[in-house]
Amino acid sequence: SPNFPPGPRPIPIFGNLLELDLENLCLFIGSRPAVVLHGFKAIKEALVNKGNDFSGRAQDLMVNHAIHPIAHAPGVVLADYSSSWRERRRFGLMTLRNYGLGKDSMEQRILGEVNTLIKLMEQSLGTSISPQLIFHSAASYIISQILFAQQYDYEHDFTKFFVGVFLEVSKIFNGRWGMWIHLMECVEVLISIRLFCFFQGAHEKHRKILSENKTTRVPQKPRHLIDCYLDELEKVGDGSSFSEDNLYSLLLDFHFAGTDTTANTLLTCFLYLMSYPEVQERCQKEIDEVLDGKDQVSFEDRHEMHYPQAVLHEVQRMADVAPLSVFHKVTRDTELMGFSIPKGTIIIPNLSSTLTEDGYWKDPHHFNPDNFLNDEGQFIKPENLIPFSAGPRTCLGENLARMELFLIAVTLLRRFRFIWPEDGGTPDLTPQFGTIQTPKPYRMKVQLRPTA
Ligand code: HEM
Repeated sequence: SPNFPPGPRPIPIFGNLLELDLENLCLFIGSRPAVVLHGFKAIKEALVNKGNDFSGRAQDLMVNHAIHPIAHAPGVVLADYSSSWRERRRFGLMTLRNYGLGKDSMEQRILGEVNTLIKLMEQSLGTSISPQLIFHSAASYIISQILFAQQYDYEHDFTKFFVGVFLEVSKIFNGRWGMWIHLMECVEVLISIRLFCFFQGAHEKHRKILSENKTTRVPQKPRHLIDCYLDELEKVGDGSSFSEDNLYSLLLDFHFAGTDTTANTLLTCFLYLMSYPEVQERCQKEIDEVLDGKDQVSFEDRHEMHYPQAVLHEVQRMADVAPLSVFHKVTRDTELMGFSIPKGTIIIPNLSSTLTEDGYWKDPHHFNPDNFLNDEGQFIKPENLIPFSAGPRTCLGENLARMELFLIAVTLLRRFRFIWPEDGGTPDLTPQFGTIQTPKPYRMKVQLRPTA
């Protein structure tokens, strides 16, 4: 297009990825044109103000071939912008929202799982532990509770299988090389086959769960997402995108999207809390005050916990878990900031670019919870913190993820002190670059707090 945004000259196969500098607006991924959205203004204009034009998903990237062995049932994350995607997305949001009050509520399920974490940490008091598997298992367990009320513990093959698959898949996509394989046609086939095998295994496990649940379910009395879906399947007529195959894709989407992201944010959280002990202590002081006399924290308590809330948001800014979001695609010929963007162009929202952008933050380049506090010490959330992206495709697990981060961090901080082990070297706070970023592996020492 004569008015396409500027960028380096593409070369065959690699496109211009070798010159990847994410400030450039235009890229070629192999032979496919792509545009990087840099900064909050560009991202908001595209994903929010022009949401209808910018909310597609490419259907021919490697990940499409690999992630859904059931190609005609694309789930939510990778489905193109269409009425059937909207139908499934709405179902997912409604189901998450309808987890009401009482012992089955989302909040109680999360708090139940924090007890498992507490027990594990109590068993390792005084020694140093690697938190990676623990947080991944906890996040996988919580989302599985919501999807199908999973009862297996962390040592069960089922939990180990999923956590193993998610960690393995993340490894494939991580590192600079990971970015490229995500995008280049030449190695796609090999990697696709490997991923395909992983996901085929995941579908099989979900299929087994579905058949077990079918026999125990009571229609109209849903216990979890699978039951809600089966109720819906009975109601909908022809032309609906609800099918058992689509259910497997949905389960995989939610299970995957809800595990690695949340676990890596928690890992970042505890890494920073150990590296900044004075921040940890100030959080604990405020948590003790607000929860004085209460058995357990509730999500509502966040409105009174200004400092811990500021810390958790600052952690999300530092974690930068999904630096390039999930790629979008332009659904029709359109314009952005005076440039023409042809239909089919891949859109890469550079969410990282908003995190240190000039003019938006008090202290953009350091870990500083003041970025989220006003002069009176009250929590404020600037509109340009968008770790969950924005617009019609914004993360549909945002509320669940926020609840998990808050309830888990506050409960653990109330009970334990987290200390960087003496033999742990100097903390390295730089995340490992990847589709989903993760902190470098580290160990932590856990002590009971005197007040616990
Ligand atoms: C800290 C945790 C999380 C972060 C940082 C995060 C971030 C994101 C981002 C950046 C996207 C892409 C949005 C876009 O395309 O513009 C996304 C999509 C999505 N996320 Fe999350 N996410 C988190 C947790 C979760 C959880 C717990 C769930 C579980 C339900 C979830 C489910 C989804 C789904 C289904 C989508 C696809 C939405 C669509 O394409 O319509 N996420 N998330």
